[in-house]
Amino acid sequence: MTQAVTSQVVILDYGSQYTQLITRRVREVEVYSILLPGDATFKRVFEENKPTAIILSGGPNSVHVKGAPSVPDGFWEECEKRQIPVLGICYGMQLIVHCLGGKVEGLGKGEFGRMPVVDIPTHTKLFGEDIEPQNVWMSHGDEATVLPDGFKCIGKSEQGCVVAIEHETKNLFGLQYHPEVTHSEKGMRTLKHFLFNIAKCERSWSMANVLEEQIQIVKEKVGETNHVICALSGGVDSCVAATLVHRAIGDRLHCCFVDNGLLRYKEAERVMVMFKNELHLPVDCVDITEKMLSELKGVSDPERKRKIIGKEFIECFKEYKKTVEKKTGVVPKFLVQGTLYPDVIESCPPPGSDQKHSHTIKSHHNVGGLPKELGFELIEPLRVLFKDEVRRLGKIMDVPRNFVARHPFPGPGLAVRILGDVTENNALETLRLVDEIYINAIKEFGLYDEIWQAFAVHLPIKSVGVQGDQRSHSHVVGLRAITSNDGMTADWYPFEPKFLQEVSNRITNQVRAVNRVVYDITSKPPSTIEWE
Ligand SMILES: Nc1ncnc2c1ncn2[C@@H]1O[C@H](COP(=O)(O)OP(=O)(O)OP(=O)(O)O)[C@@H](O)[C@H]1O
Ligand SMILES: O=c1[nH]c(=O)c2[nH+]cn([C@@H]3O[C@H](COP(=O)(O)O)[C@@H](O)[C@H]3O)c2[nH]1
Ligand SMILES: NC(=O)CC[C@H](N)C(=O)O
Ligand SMILES: [Mg+2]
Repeated sequence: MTQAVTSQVVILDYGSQYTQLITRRVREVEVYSILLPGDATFKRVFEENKPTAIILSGGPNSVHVKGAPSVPDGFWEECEKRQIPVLGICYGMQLIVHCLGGKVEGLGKGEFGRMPVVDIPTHTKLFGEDIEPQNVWMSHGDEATVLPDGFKCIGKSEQGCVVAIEHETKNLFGLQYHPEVTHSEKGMRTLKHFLFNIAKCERSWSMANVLEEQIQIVKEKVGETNHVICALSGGVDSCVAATLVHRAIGDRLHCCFVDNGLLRYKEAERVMVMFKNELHLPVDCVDITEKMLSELKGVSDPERKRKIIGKEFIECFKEYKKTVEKKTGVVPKFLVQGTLYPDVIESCPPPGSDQKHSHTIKSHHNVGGLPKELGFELIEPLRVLFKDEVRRLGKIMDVPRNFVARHPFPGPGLAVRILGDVTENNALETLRLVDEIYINAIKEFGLYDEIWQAFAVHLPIKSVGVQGDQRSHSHVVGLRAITSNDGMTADWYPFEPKFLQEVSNRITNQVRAVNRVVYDITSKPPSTIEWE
C-alpha cells in the first residue's frame, strides 16, 4: 500500500456469491475494505479493525431458521456508540430486521433477476436524489414482513415486497437487492452515497500497485532457484497470470497448454500459433484427449464430470513436471493457474475457510475440481480479482488484445456444454461445428466485442423435423449469448431477429445432426452462464 489508509470498510460475509464483489466495488472507489467471515468475533470486527462503515453481505441462509449466522453480541450497541453506519444487503438487510425486532418470512414466492424498485420517497438518507424507479438485480426467497421500530420502508418491488429500508435517526440501512452487481442500474451510486455522504469515507487506497505487489509476492514465494509450471489455456486469465509470473521469475517459467479433447473447433492449433506469434512465452502443448474421453465415458452428472476433468488436468501437469525436470535438471515445485474470484466462490472453498457460509454452485475444475493430492504449491496471483480487473491488468502489461479481448472459455470446455454423456452421439463434433458457425456469424455481424460470452450447447434430446420432405429425428442445440462485466451476474443478449434467423439457417443447413435451434433467454441469476 502506497498511501496511509484513513478509512476502512468492514464487510461481513454471510456466504453470498457476491460478497467479494462488494469488496471490489469499494476498492473501485479507492476506499480500503476488508472481508471478514460473518461469525467474526466482536474483537475482530471492532478492535483488530477500525471500521468507518460496515456492510453485511447477502447469503443463502434464512435468518429465522435456527443456527443461521448472525452478528457478534454487542454489535448494534457498538455501532451506535461509535456512530458506524451499517448497510445490510439481502441477507444482511434481513439480519437487521430480524435482530432489531422485525419479522422475516419465506412466503413461498421469490424475486430473481431484474426487478424495478418503486415508491422511493422524496427524502431518504440512502437514495439522496435518486428517487425515480430503478431496475435492480434481486435474488431472494425471504422477505421482511414487519419492520423493527424506528425503521421505514424507502422502496418496494413491483410485487409489493419491502426492498429498501432505513432507520429514522440512526445510520442503519437495508437493501433487499444487490447494489453491488452491475446490472443494478444505480447500485454503484447508492453505494457511493453510503460510503462518501453517509459514512464520510475518504479515498485513501489505490489499485495502481497491485501489479507490483503481486510480482513481489511471486518473487518471494518462488525464490532464486525454483522452477514453475503454468497452466496456460489461451484465455485471458492464464495469459495475464503467465505474463505477470514471467516478469517475476523470467525463464524459470514453463507453460503447458493442455489439449484435453474438449476444446473448440481447431482451438489447439489456433492457440499455439497465437502463443508463438503474439505472446512470446515458451509453451508446450500436451495432448490428453484419449485419456480424458475414456475417463468421461458414461458420465452424465455435471459435478462428476468437473471432478474428473480437474483430476486429469493435474495428472497432466504432474507428467509435465518430468519434461521440465529433463530440460532443466530441477523439479518444478509450483503451478500457476489463472484462477479468478468467481471460480473460487462458485466452487465454495473447503470447510475451515472464511467462506464457509457459501453454497457450492459448481466445482470449477481449477478450484473445487482439484484432487486432494496436488503435488504442487499453487500460485494464483489473480485469485481475488474479477475478469474486468484482470483485463485491465493485462492492458497495463501489454498482453496482446487478441488474448485480452477473447470471450472466456471454461477449462472443462465442451464437456459442460454437452448435457449428458460427452462421448455419445458424435456430440463433440456436432457442437464444434455449431459453435464455429455461431461465433463466426457473431464476428461477421460485428457483435463479438459487444457480447461478453457466447457459445452453443448440445442438448441430450431429439426433436422431430422435416428436412427435404423427409421426417428427421435429430438433435436440438441451444445458443447462449450474454452481457456481463465480471461474470457474476449476466443478462441475455437481445439479438436482432435477422441475426437469429440467419444463424439458425446456417446451422440447420450445414450441420446434418441438428434440426432445431433454440435461444436461451435467461439471466444469471437464476441461471448460470454455462448450462452445467
Ligand atoms: N486447456 C488448458 N490448458 C492449460 N491450462 C488450462 C486449460 N484450460 C484452463 N486452464 C487453467 O485453468 C484456469 C482457469 O480456466 P479459465 O477458463 O477460468 O481461465 P482462462 O482460460 O485463463 O481464461 P478465460 O476465462 O478467459 O477462458 C486457467 O487460467 C488455466 O490456468
Ligand atoms: O475455467 C473454468 N472452469 C470451470 O470449471 C468453469 N465453469 C464455468 N466457467 C466460466 O466461469 C464464468 C461463470 O460461469 P457460470 O455462470 O456458468 O458459473 C463463465 O465465463 C464460464 O464459462 C469456468 N471456467
Ligand atoms: N441472496 C440472499 O442474501 C438471500 C437471502 C435469503 N436466503 C433469501 O432467500 O431471501
Ligand atoms: Mg478458459
